[in-house]
Amino acid sequence: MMNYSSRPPEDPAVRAQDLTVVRGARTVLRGLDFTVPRGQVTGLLGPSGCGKSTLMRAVVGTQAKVTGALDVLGRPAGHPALRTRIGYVTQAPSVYDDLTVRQNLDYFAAILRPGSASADRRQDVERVLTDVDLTPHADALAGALSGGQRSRVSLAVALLGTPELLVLDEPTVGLDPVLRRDLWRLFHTLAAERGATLLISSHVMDEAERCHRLLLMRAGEILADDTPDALRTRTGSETVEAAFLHLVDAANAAGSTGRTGRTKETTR
Ligand SMILES: Nc1ncnc2c1ncn2[C@@H]1O[C@H](COP(=O)(O)OP(=O)(O)OP(=O)(O)O)[C@@H](O)[C@H]1O
Repeated sequence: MMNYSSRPPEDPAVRAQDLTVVRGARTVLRGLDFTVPRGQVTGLLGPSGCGKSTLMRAVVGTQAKVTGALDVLGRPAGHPALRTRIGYVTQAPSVYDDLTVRQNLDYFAAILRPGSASADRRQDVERVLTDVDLTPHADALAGALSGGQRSRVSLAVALLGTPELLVLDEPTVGLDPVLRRDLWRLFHTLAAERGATLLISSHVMDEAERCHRLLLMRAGEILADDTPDALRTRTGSETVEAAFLHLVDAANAAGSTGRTGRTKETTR
């Protein structure tokens, strides 16, 4: 198992209290309480449809019908002052197919820092190309790239402004194991060397082992908010996947006996 040392939690990057989101006729997130510590990699894991993307959109301030309290980097989520401090990568890569990778990045760098010198922009662009390992494809049209390469261009765009908080929605979907490993190394480098906070969603449980902390979700609720080690120990499980299944069974059993399905515990 991989173990990543935890830095002491200070003021968290994200603090949610009774966070609730209604979409259409459905309550998609139900009264969530959680924090995301600064300078760490927090994994948001759970099955498809459990509400991961909705939670991320609430954090970056693009989700409607959010109630409860949600503070991000010391401000209410969605505050205009947060725009340049947060990098958000959605599941659908947002790049211009008729521009090359470098042209895409230069374009977004110019928007991010209007009036900046072209030499400074070039430096930023080369840095993020290296970060996501796309330098060999820098002059390829984005439309000619594979799905995984296009997602890495989106990630590179998010890295341009050296954001304090990176919110990444399933960034490793469709990537081969080597690229997945390299991206997870990059995520840890961003946290350890640049002090960035990363909130990363995935429904691949083996990625959970790579996180400092985990928010395990199911059906709009948080089942656990803990470290991978603590989760395994607490449930007597070998893997985070087995721990998750244990918690799901416990929640179902509690539900069928009329008790609350919420089994959230935290060691923080
Ligand atoms: N516009 C909408 N109206 C009503 N319900 C919606 C709407 N959009 C999404 N939902 C529901 O909200 C729930 C949460 O969706 P969300 O996309 O946040 O889940 P997710 O965990 O990110 O899923 P995935 O891993 O498949 O991306 C889902 O059950 C979905 O059906």
